[in-house]
Amino acid sequence: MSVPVKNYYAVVPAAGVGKRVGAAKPKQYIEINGQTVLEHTLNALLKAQLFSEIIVAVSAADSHWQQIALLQHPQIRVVEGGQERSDSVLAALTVLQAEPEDWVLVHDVARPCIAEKSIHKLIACLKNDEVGGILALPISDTVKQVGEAQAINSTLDRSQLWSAQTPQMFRYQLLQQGLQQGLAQGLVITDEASAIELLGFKPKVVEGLASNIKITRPEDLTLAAFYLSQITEED
Ligand SMILES: Nc1ccn([C@@H]2O[C@H](COP(=O)(O)OP(=O)(O)OP(=O)(O)O)[C@@H](O)[C@H]2O)c(=O)n1
Ligand SMILES: C[C@](O)(CO)[C@H](O)COP(=O)(O)O
Repeated sequence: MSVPVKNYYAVVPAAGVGKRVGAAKPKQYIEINGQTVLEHTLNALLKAQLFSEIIVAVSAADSHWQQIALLQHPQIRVVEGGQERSDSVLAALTVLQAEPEDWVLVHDVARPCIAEKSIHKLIACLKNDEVGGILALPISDTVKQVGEAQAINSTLDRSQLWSAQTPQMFRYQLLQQGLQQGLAQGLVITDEASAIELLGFKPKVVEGLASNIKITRPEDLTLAAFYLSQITEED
């Protein structure tokens, strides 16, 4: 059964500190190829021309966001994020005046190389789904479970393992419910799909691109600069 859709919204958690990149400022405010990471990410979402509104969760602990003119864009609204990524996403959902079945696409600010065609692929694959799903990639490395003293305990069967990316696209009401439930149970929720799984659903995966990296460590900045330089109008 498919459920009618009225709107698509985007939520961009951008309230992290970027500890692992270790730069003087949070990674979303670092410039790559003439724009900040935040601007690259927002421009990619605006280019898709499908969101009624884009909610960006920023940290009140720093003022960098105040220098970003693009945040004044009429389609964009800024909210104060929270302690964890999931708190920031929840804060953004709280200000959204969406219908229960509307779609919300949550996209990390730290993934500026997202291709427009991947956003459209995710939507095309899932728009008739009742729950939603995520962009993801089948794991290509062999995965080890490591214990004390950095000793390998076991090698996992990677044939069923996928690496989760964003955007992650879910129905507004379910996503809010799942995140609230995770919070109430004191769980660490590192992506939206986990929140939906908590409710007993099985979100779908849609194969994304390896170029949709999450800037996590310093070397990812160089890689992101390369991928951003390769993106064309058709992407
Ligand atoms: N309290 C938080 C923590 C993270 N994020 C966002 O969640 C995304 C993924 O998090 P991550 O890559 O871990 O970013 P940071 O938390 O900034 O990085 P680190 O863990 O290295 O500090 C980023 O877009 C980040 O800005 C957020 O909105 N609110
Ligand atoms: C949402 C995510 O990007 C999916 O891979 C990831 O879980 C974010 O994790 P982080 O530790 O907040 O970077």
